[in-house]
Amino acid sequence: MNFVRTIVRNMSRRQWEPLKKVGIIGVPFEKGQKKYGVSVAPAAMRSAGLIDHLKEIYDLDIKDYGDVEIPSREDTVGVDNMSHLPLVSACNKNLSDKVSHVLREGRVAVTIGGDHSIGVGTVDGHYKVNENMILIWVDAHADINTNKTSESGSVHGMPVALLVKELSDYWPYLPTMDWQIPQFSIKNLGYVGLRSVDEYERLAIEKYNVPAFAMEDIEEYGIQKSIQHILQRLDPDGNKPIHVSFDIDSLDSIEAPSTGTPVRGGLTLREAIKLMEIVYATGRLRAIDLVEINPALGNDSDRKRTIDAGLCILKAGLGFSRRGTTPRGVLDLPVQTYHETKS
Ligand SMILES: NC(=[NH2+])NCCC[C@H](N)C(=O)O
Repeated sequence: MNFVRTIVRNMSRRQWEPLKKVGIIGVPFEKGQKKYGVSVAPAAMRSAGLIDHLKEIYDLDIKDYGDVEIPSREDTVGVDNMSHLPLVSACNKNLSDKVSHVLREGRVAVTIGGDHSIGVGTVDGHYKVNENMILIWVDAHADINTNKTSESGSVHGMPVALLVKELSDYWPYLPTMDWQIPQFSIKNLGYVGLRSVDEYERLAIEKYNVPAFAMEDIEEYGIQKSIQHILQRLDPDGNKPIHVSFDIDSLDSIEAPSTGTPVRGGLTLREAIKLMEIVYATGRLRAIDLVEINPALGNDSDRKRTIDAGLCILKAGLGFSRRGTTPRGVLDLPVQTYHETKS
């Protein structure tokens, strides 16, 4: 019986190939948090040679869609403990349409934020095109607060809670957000890199049994097994489009100091690159967000290191590889694993 099922499954399985076309969207938006500067990131990434860097990837067709229109003033009333909701909402509405458009043109949607509140627009826009998408949230933080649980009132700590249908009852009515209906299921979400999770956020993650690979887990299992486990959990048949929402603060703050809410003890750049390479290799990566780079924070060297890290991550997710250019080691002796040494 199992044999028959495997054959049927293989027959219905679509063959996935990495898309060789990409669309860049800039989102110069920073009202989802309180520090000045994260809105400058799209311009800073472009002037650091974003497009030229991506051109290093063999056969990649790149189209820059420019920046999403950002409303300048708020003329509607907001919501308690949710700073600048009308602005966040208006920006995300435009962004959602843009992401859907880029995906419908057959391109990987690469969105450069902006703070992480823009994840509402990117995921909403992606979901409208691929209802079966899965979402990997790479971040030091879980960003799953509501306005009732948030200690900061900043919407960049709330996008996941806004997106998932399972939490929709925990929100009051949100004026200006009528365009966004939470339809994405929390069952299709996984986390990598967590190390600063608020009390209620942890409750939500545990209640819904979200696969969450915190830094301790990555330390224990390694980045490769961690991401493979999440992909396998969310999509055992390997048949669903993938969205990676990458917050630069998932990296250790030595690797990426220019960010608004840095936390030590994070991913190394090498681990982040490996993660992106693994997701790329599935052939199913359809959207990447790169958020929370704040070029106004730190000195020149901090700024440069953070932007460079962002470029490396995007390139890895879009197929850049030095494989074949460097001599590689070969394991020709048996290696004891960590678990073997423990017992
Ligand atoms: N995307 C981020 N950098 N989020 C930081 C969130 C920090 C904190 N948990 C909050 O809700 O305010």
